Amino acid sequence: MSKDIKRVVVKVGTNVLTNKDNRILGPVLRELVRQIAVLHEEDISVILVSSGSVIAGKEVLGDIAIKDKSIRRQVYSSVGQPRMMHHYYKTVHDYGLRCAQVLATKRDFDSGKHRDNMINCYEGLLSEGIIPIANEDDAVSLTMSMFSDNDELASLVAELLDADRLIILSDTDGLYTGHPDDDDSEIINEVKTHENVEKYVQSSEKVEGEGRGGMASKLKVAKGTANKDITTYIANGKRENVIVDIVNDKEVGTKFITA
Ligand SMILES: Nc1ncnc2c1ncn2[C@@H]1O[C@H](COP(=O)(O)OP(=O)(O)O)[C@@H](O)[C@H]1O
Ligand SMILES: N[C@@H](CCC(=O)OP(=O)(O)O)C(=O)O
Repeated sequence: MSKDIKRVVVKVGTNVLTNKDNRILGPVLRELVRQIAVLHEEDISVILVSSGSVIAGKEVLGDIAIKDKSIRRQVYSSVGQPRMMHHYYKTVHDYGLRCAQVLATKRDFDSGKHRDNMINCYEGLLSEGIIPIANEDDAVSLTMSMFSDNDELASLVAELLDADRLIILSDTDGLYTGHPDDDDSEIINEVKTHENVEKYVQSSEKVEGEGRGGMASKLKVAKGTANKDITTYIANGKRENVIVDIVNDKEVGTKFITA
């Protein structure tokens, strides 16, 4: 393992944690936790930013009568978040580790007291060897206090904690020169932050709960974080050993570095 890596923020998107029928995938979650345990043994702390609460709520509640989009998100996430944590808590415990839930809204990153509180909470958990599992507090974050998506939350956490790497795990192997399913598209291994790669972004047809981000927002976040000297990756969360391989500097996914 690279000796200069001590802290890694890993963000895992809804699409990684679910199958095409929007059901939570236990084996994927387990493989993520296994890798966190491998890094833990090497004294590398992982802060996990996990999406999935809305889809986990939908899996339980199915269709609901509420029409208002914001209230639907509040209801689904409130039911789904403890469900996600139940999965994580059990799996992390199976690996002999401990985890904690840290929910936040954008206001918690405002400079001053809010930000200091956030730092104290994360640093406290990390100092006890506890794995923080973060998500947006979707039950209370509305309009002004909302993150654009969890990619933004992950980036803010990486900056807050002075992380050595940010790894954004999605359902694609990285950034492609076109649609990932097109035969002509090629993966881009490395992006320098001044390069115009936004032209490669394809439109998406996601429905409610299947994540908020999209590739455009991922690129913005990846470039912004890399510009703060935190090397950032977009990689496939369903690929075995992906986090450990990235920490070992293997050529995996798309790496974003400052020019
Ligand atoms: N040029 C591109 N290269 C790779 N993926 C792309 C590209 N353009 C659009 N995408 C889409 O971006 C999606 C990943 O972003 P997103 O849906 O936000 O994932 P997540 O739920 O993991 O946050 C992929 O499923 C892929 O179809
Ligand atoms: N906070 C929401 C996810 C929002 C989000 O950014 O989703 P994604 O684009 O899949 O990372 C949830 O837990 O369902």
